[in-house]
Amino acid sequence: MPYVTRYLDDSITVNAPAKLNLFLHITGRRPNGYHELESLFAFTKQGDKIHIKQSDLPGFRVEGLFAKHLKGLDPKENLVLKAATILAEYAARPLDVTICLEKNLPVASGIGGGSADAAATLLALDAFWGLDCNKNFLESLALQLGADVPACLYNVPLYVTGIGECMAPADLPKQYGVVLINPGVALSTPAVFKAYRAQAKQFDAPMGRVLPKDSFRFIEFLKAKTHNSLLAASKTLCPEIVAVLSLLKQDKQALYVQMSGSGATCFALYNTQKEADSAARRIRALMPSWWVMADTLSL
Ligand SMILES: C[C@@](CO)(OP(=O)(O)O)[C@H](O)COP(=O)(O)OP(=O)(O)OC[C@H]1O[C@@H](n2ccc(N)nc2=O)[C@H](O)[C@@H]1O
Ligand SMILES: Nc1ncnc2c1ncn2[C@@H]1O[C@H](COP(=O)(O)OP(=O)(O)O)[C@@H](O)[C@H]1O
Repeated sequence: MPYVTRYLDDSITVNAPAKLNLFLHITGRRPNGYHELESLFAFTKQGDKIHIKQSDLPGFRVEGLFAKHLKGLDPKENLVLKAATILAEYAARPLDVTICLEKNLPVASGIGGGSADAAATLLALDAFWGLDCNKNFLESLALQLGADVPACLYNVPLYVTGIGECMAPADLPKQYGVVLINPGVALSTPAVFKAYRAQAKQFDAPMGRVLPKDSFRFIEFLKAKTHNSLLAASKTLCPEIVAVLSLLKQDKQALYVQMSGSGATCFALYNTQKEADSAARRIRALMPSWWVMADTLSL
């Protein structure tokens, strides 16, 4: 579970890191329209943050680099308030808190920022109100908020199937450094799935949870046996992805390059965070308008 920090004044902060799909295969479609996935989820250490404190007047505030990208969204539609409302209803208590979302991750970018915010809000309020909800119950609330939200309750590598609700632990061979790039184009997940349906000829065959334990073999496995089935659809909606992937692939130290989720964020894995930091500095110098983040994947 993500780290919950409780301060002396009883306020609470929970991290809401970025989710990466190291691979994303689409294995079918349910009658309700949702797609069945097979994916390896991994999480960065940094990302958004949720701060909660007691207040007689309930409030919600958004700060941070990407706060302005949520300005047009009715606060009631924000996944943070949706998560808070759903848990308050269950606990039959008023929403007697002020919530601040520190929005550091780009919006609609394939790295599940909104999902991470929703999961972090559930965990923060569960701790703040001392509810001690069991994990299956929190997962069921999370799934009502979005397919990616249950996994974001854990923030450790997970082998994910179903529409996102079936999760099994997945060991990464080591603590990889990672560079994330978003070219500044928001991509709507439903629009990408729609474009995928127009283009895709057949679903992927399920592979099963077969992850090499040794780093060299793991990277070879990712390169040779996996892909992101939404990539072609995302590229048609956001051609900038081609340039992002090409720049990431030019770096000889990059071990593995892929797009996350429905895009447009792409990432490269590195042996160390130091290598990722250097790559991020080079890319920022070349493409100052792109969002570039270097970090380490959680184990
Ligand atoms: C594609 C993925 C891969 O991890 O990530 P993102 O690109 O959003 O980060 C996720 O499955 C996204 O999960 P999430 O963003 O929570 O999806 P939801 O809000 O539940 O659904 C948004 C829309 O995406 C489509 N959708 C989502 C998940 C899924 N398994 N099948 C789908 O078809 C549906 O059209 C749905 O209406
Ligand atoms: N806290 C939030 N952060 C980001 N997006 C949010 C949030 N709450 C609601 N949304 C809505 O959810 C949509 C998907 O957001 P996001 O989770 O960032 O996408 P993705 O999973 O593709 O990275 C946004 O377009 C926005 O309208």
